[in-house]
Amino acid sequence: MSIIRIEKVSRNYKTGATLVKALKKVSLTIEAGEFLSIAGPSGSGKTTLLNLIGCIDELDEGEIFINDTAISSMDKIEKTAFRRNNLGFIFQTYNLIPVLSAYENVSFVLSLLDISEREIKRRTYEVLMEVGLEGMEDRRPSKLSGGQQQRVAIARALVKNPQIILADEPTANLDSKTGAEILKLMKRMNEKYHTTFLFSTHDQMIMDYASRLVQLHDGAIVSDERRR
Ligand SMILES: Nc1ncnc2c1ncn2[C@@H]1O[C@H](COP(=O)(O)OP(=O)(O)OP(=O)(O)O)[C@@H](O)[C@H]1O
Repeated sequence: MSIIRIEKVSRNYKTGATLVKALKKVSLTIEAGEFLSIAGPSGSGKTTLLNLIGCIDELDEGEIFINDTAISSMDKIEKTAFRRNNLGFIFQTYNLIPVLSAYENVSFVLSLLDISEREIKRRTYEVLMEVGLEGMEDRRPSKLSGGQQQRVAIARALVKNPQIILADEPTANLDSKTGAEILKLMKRMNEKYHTTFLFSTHDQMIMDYASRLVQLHDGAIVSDERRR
């Protein structure tokens, strides 16, 4: 079953007198459990596409369906609830809260949902262990390496057990060895939980590792290749 269906989506940005066509009638269908990389030169529309799927930007034309629900049919409150319940985000710059510990950065996400304290604790410790951060729960981001911070971010994205994880350049700030470890960790989570992963990336390693590679150029899909 397709989990995301993008139909002829366009997004234009107006800055002063100039109109940038960031996406031009893009169509793409994504199946549940895919490990899909969106590649393309800088400015080709990768982040714009992820932001539209993540309900943090609004499209001008076309429609995006997630689990057959049209995104544009949802109001602001519905979109927030939808993001909270179904989507996980991983960013290039980790976006952790600096004054919170690794444990608190992850458990905070669950505290917004209707879950008991005991269950929050159990799930947070479990996911931190799963990403290899056992014993580092009390450290703040500034006391963790880049790779460890991205592991916290992955734990934060995974802890809700979302259907879809959107990862915008997740390895861009990591050295290649750490990037490879992070990539393998995400692949393992993809296989274990059947979570759909969508990457935007310049990283050749992610492109090589992805089970499907979609290339964007000037706001349009120029190739779509399944690997295995
Ligand atoms: N908020 C915005 N306001 C104006 N123009 C924007 C905005 N966001 C993106 N754009 C423009 O839309 C186009 C696509 O940008 P986008 O960030 O999606 O590209 P990208 O492929 O993710 O690039 P990069 O690899 O550099 O992150 C670019 O020309 C960009 O300048």
